[in-house]
Amino acid sequence: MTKKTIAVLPGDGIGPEVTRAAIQVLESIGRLYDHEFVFREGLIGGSAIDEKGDPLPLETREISAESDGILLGAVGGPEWDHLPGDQRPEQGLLGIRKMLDLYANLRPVKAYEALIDASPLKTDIVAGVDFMIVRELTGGLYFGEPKKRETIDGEEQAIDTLAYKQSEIKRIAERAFEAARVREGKVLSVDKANVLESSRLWRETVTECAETYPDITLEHMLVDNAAMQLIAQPTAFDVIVTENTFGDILSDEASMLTGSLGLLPSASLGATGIGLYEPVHGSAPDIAGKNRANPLAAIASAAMMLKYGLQMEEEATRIENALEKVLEAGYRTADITESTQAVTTTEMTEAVVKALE
Ligand SMILES: NC(=O)C1=CN([C@@H]2O[C@H](COP(=O)(O)OP(=O)(O)OC[C@H]3O[C@@H](n4cnc5c(N)ncnc54)[C@H](O)[C@@H]3O)[C@@H](O)[C@H]2O)C=CC1
Ligand SMILES: CC(C)CC(=O)C(=O)O
Ligand SMILES: [Mg+2]
Repeated sequence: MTKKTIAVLPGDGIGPEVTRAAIQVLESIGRLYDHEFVFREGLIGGSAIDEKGDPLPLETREISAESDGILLGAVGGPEWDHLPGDQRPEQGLLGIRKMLDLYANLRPVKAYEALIDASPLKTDIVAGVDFMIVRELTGGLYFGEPKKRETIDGEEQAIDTLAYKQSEIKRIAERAFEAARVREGKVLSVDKANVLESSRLWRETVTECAETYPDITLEHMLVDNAAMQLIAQPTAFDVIVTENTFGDILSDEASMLTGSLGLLPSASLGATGIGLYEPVHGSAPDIAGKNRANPLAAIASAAMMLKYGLQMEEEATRIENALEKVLEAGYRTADITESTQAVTTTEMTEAVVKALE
């Protein structure tokens, strides 16, 4: 029997609902493969602010640092919107990414065949969509200093900074080239090098790094064009590597190629060996507490934990196959159907568990 300790940080809004679904699926995998998963729960985000006055309490940091992998739901919501920027729920998430140096955020975008008509785009455009966004996660615009407000000439101004060291660009580029090696061998680096100095360094560094990967084809594209090309010809992409904010925005856009933001998983990896696995979506306050959230992104994130973090590839594939099976069988949460017959979060989860067995 293999024993693994998993830190569970449900967070806010639909976070707890979809995390519960992922745990149910992992428990089922545990039974099927004789693994013991020990789940240790921690507070993060708004709920942590409410209970501990801190979006990333010490206990959560300890539970996470002692784990074999972290499963996270989502953070944030209107209850905490009035707080200043450095005390908001989102700081808990940025904080844990930084604490564990989780600089590589892998966001696979794959259209399920059964959902080809769930995308608002024409089916011949989205059929066969299968690419990976490799988003830099601990630098760029979300982390650069200074980040502050100040009063200049009696007027308030706010500053965010987009800064990258060459070493930060190099290590994310290497992740992208490695990812491309086990895919179609194509990397597209997305930047705004016509305007941003940080993007010019990004482009130079990625180009230099490519010399070590002669088997991989590298192309560059400006981010505004990339946003358009994702819709125009999404099957042309293989691996996209990009800055933190660009990757954040492009991945939400890309989710609609698959039909819903509720379908996209992610893995955040660094040098420590402890990965963090979370859906791409946020806390969805508009549907929180209604048993309406699509749990598939969270369940697919648990599968990514098995694959990338716990070396349980067969088990991960079993989950991925179960997801395809339930969609082929017609199960649809409200975000992927116009019918009034949508299933609930719990019904979808039970269907996945059944499909596993
Ligand atoms: N990783 C995280 O924890 C993230 C947190 N946030 C936070 O979440 C809060 C809400 O942000 P929004 O901009 O509304 O983005 P969001 O991703 O929470 O929701 C955007 C839209 O997608 C829908 N949606 C999201 N996940 C879904 C799911 N699993 N099933 C069905 N529908 C789903 C929502 O109902 C909403 O209409 C904010 O406080 C924001 O800061 C936003 C993005 C990521
Ligand atoms: C706190 C935000 C950066 C979360 C988010 O939108 C994301 O990581 O996708
Ligand atoms: Mg986002």
